[in-house]
Amino acid sequence: MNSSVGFVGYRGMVGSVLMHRMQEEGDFAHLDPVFFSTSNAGGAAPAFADGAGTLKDAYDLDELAKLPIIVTAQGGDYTSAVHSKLRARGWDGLWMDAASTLRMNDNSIIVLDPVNRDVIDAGLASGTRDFVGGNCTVSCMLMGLGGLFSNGLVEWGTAMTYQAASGGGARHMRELLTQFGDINAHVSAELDDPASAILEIDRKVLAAQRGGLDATQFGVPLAGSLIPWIDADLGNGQSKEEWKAGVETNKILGTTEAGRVIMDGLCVRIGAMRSHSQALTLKLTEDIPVAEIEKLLAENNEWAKVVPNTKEATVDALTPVAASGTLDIPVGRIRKMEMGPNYISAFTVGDQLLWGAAEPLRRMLAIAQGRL
Ligand SMILES: NC(=O)C1=CN([C@@H]2O[C@H](COP(=O)(O)OP(=O)(O)OC[C@H]3O[C@@H](n4cnc5c(N)ncnc54)[C@H](OP(=O)(O)O)[C@@H]3O)[C@@H](O)[C@H]2O)C=CC1
Ligand SMILES: N[C@@H](CC(=O)OP(=O)(O)O)C(=O)O
Repeated sequence: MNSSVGFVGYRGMVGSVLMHRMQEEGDFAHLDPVFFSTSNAGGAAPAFADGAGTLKDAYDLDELAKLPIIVTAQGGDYTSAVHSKLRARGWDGLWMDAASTLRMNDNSIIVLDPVNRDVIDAGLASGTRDFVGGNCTVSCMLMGLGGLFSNGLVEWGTAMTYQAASGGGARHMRELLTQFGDINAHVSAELDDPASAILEIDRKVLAAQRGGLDATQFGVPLAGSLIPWIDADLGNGQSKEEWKAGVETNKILGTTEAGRVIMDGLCVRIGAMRSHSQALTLKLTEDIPVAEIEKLLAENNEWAKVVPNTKEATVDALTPVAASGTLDIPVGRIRKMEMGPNYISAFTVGDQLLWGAAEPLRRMLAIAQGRL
């Protein structure tokens, strides 16, 4: 018999990608979905889920508590409002969540099964009930470079990120595009005239960026610029997004205190749409030839795609445009650095709505149901 699964946040950006992937993979044939809404209880459930009936109230604890599994991409505020109340009344079902709220709790597991299936299986066997998707940047990095991290070959690393607008949410993506359009509109007459002076165009663009663009979501213009700070200020010079790189990497890998991998870096928002990129410097625990490193990465999981370190291959395959909308995680620019034979560079790109958010949750649901 199929198990019932509750879905909260199914129509948001992450939820929509999750629903799309579940339809693509035929997952709905293996479960009876119950859809919840925070805004439209009693409305029609989505058309793709035949016979799902009407939307239930996402704050109705009685309805939620009937379900053995709840999957939420509704957001951290929802998790904070509901999860502890459900647990407090004795609900011991499986909670799968895209939000960061529960990630670092001792009794939760961060799910990224191609990298930490052993941690997930051990958690299920020992009664863990909360399974949370990782930070998008961390998940995409570990998918690309899992061959080094999983084999204990990384002593420390820095990740300098180039994160897409989608990380902020749907409205941020729209704002970026509106800004690009407004900038273009400011100089379209000059662009149409091949004889116009580029420095005059540049002056007008800057004037628009400094005064004429709607930056309600990001706070400052992103189009034609960048923002070298993502998420909260921890007060010690580090952003919360940068802090996640270290703590989440180690939690996903299940490292011991002695085996901790030191990870840090700078997180930067750029004007890409939905793929996060990152440039890494890794200090390896041993001097491994580049060809062997590439082999380890390619063999680690079926989605890591090693891109040869040539200009042609890199500009063709190692970009947000190449990676977006696919499950592939291209990883390239792998070479020994001047610092010494144990130091390598790498660059990786991943769709932050797929491996960065929806796909680990979709797979966790399949694992919990014994289908993967
Ligand atoms: N954005 C990202 O890149 C990532 C996000 N996450 C996490 O996932 C969670 C959800 O993020 P995200 O999907 O971006 O959030 P969205 O803002 O896209 O969706 C969240 C909820 O907003 C409500 N909503 C209100 N208006 C609309 C509308 N016009 N269209 C769709 N939904 C609407 C829906 O709830 P209802 O149906 O109840 O009204 C929906 O479930 C967050 O906790 C975030 O931290 C995790 C990884 C990456
Ligand atoms: N902070 C990420 C997106 C995100 O939702 O991350 P997290 O799931 O760790 O809160 C970004 O802005 O790109």
